[in-house]
Amino acid sequence: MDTPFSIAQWEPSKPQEAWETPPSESTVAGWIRSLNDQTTDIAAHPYHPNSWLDRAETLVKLRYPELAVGDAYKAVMMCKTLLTTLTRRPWYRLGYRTGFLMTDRDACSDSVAREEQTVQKQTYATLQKRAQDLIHEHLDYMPAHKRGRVILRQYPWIHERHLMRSDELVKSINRELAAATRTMRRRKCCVVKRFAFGRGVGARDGEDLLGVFATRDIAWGEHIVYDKSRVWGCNGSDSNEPISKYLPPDDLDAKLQWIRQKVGRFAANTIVRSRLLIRAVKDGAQHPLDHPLIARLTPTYCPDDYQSFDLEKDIAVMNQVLQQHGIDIFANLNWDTHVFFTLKARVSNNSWTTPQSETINSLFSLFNHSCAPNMEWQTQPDLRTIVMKATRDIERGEQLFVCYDGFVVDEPLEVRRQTFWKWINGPCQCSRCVREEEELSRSGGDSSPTESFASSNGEVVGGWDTEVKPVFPEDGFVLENGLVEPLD
Ligand SMILES: C[S@@+](CC[C@H](N)C(=O)[O-])C[C@H]1O[C@@H](n2cnc3c(N)ncnc32)[C@H](O)[C@@H]1O
Repeated sequence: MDTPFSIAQWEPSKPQEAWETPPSESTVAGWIRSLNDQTTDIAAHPYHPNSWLDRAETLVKLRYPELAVGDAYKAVMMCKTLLTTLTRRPWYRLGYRTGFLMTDRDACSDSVAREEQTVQKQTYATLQKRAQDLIHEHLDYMPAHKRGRVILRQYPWIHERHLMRSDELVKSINRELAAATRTMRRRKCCVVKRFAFGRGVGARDGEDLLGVFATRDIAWGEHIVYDKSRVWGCNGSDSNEPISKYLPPDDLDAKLQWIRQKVGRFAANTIVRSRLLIRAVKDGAQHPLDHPLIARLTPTYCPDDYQSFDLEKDIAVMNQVLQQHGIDIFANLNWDTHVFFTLKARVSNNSWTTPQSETINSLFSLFNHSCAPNMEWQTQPDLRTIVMKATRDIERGEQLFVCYDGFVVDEPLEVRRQTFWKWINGPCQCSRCVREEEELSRSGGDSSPTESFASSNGEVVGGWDTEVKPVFPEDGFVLENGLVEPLD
């Protein structure tokens, strides 16, 4: 857990059921203190299975079953290793709470030490059983799946720097956008800016709601961005075939084949998340959430939406990928289980899928949605590249919008709203929805525009792809040299 947190910030992944008696504040405060102490203990003694199991039990009390399972899984891994090494010569024993295994040469000849080995074996076998029971208790076992259910939320201990995109990151995204336009031999035509839907709408009072804006007039039909993904996954047709017959093999391709074999036919999402973690390791990120490809992705947490978590896909594979790439998953807490689930929430809000594949295009993922978009996105046969093109003449200063799901664009407001809720977690703020909502409320429908579109200061906002565009003082275009060019 990255930083200490207060009871007010506590929002469990497994909410309290109506029939359960809520714990008292002092009880929760005690659990939070235990969590912090046990995390400190793990950092000091990362190879002691008991430390992980203790924390798993606290995480159960704090109602984070996915993280409890993650910690118990590590305890099981460690017990298995210890039990194997204990029965082999030369014998090993765990330096008492020192966090390393030592060869116990004396023990080979000493019958007292042999006895000690037996006691240790029993201890680890009991620990392993307790950890396995905890895992079983929080998963619904089916023949082929080991899954539980949670409502994913932002964990309260996440570092402040991982909750907001830095200015440095926004600048580097703008350099990438410029390069992606140059690839098409075009003049740079758009930048990413903050306050995409105005002040008060979105994260951090709007400051962390990014959107892409035209920096010059763009003609109807003009191709503006060529976005080739670095992170993609493919289901393929058979787990023994290469990850995809559609894609040229790259250095990771063959090496990730095992994920398909391990998790089965629908492996694309697991492969995408694995690739993101591998990119972060290979690029030398200290913490995966610092890596620019991950740091830029926003999650959407829907408070009423239960989703399943899977022992193999969400925990075991991620740990194995990290171990293969040299991360000590016990000692380096930057790569802890909660980071896997944070990544999962970010990927699900930003990827696009086909029956065969799942892809994150790191520029495309910065475009906001409109039910009356001015851009079209075309996927290419490699299932990795997106080309974006204007669907009408666009003026300098307009926000560039895509439609997240073209299949529902002709549906009525309510259907569109339900469809887009999973990405937006609120009503769509596009001009078409604003207009239709106003029409509905005028004709006596039950929609209430003030409720849906009120900003934090109570002002009604929305409809930023309308003809009249408000201009804020900070509304300037960030140039490649980092300077800001104000709007006319
Ligand atoms: C794929 S991201 C788009 C880029 C995002 N605005 C950002 O700051 O990184 C999707 C998120 O953008 C916001 N968003 C996109 N379209 C929106 C819309 N029409 N109305 C309200 N929020 C929108 C929602 O927060 C959504 O979860």
